[in-house]
Amino acid sequence: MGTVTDASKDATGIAFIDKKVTVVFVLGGPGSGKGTQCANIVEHFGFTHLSAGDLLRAEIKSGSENGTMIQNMIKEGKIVPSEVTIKLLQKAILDTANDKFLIDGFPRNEENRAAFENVTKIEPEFVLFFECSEEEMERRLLNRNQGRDDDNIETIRKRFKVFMESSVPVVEYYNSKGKVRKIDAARPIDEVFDAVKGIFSQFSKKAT
Ligand SMILES: Nc1ncnc2c1ncn2[C@@H]1O[C@H](COP(=O)(O)OP(=O)(O)OP(=O)(O)O)[C@@H](O)[C@H]1O
Ligand SMILES: Nc1ccn([C@@H]2O[C@H](COP(=O)(O)O)[C@@H](O)[C@H]2O)c(=O)n1
Repeated sequence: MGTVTDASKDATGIAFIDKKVTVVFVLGGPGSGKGTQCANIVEHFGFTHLSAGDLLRAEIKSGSENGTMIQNMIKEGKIVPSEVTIKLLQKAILDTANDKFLIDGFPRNEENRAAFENVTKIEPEFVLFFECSEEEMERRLLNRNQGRDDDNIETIRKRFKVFMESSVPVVEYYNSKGKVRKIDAARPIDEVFDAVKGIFSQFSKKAT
């Protein structure tokens, strides 16, 4: 891991990422199966999974001063200001002794994308994009049963709208750079992972 000194900290007190890292962004609609497949990739290819949503939910639980704002944004399916999310991602990358990261559910909009690039100077290796119909995603989210505040039909519809309006343009941006690896995520979990494995074959398998 790179050395972090006071001189390398930015105005918010978070250190710059001065270690060489490989980053794959994992995008797709709510309930398309990003988290499920990230767990498989971690197990088989030794990546560290950073879910932006999980980091934000942990921030609420930690009693942070931003907790109430984050909670309200998540309940409304809105996107939390980039500076908050990027700070959490930067910290997680620096605190982890791995150099391969799956960043799940980020960047969610153009602001997320541009700010991450400006602050971290990290370019993703590629973007793994899970494609799935809203009908199937809605069915999965309503059956998820993890007690999430945003897995109710009213918030789910808002999340779909934000995904179409704000996140799809980010996927299109990376597609124009030839960086998107699209997966048909409507198939059963094992079949989706077979397709994912093909894309990750460039990375060495984790020793078992
Ligand atoms: N291919 C699949 N077929 C059927 N069910 C699936 C599939 N992949 C995931 N699921 C189930 O759908 C639900 C949502 O999956 P998951 O949490 O991985 O989605 P996600 O894209 O990470 O969602 P979010 O963006 O809301 O966090 C979970 O209950 C999971 O077990
Ligand atoms: N870059 C992000 C990612 C997530 N959020 C907020 O968290 C909610 C849940 O995200 P999941 O990826 O776990 O589904 C999401 O609806 C947003 O409210 C965010 O603001 N920015």
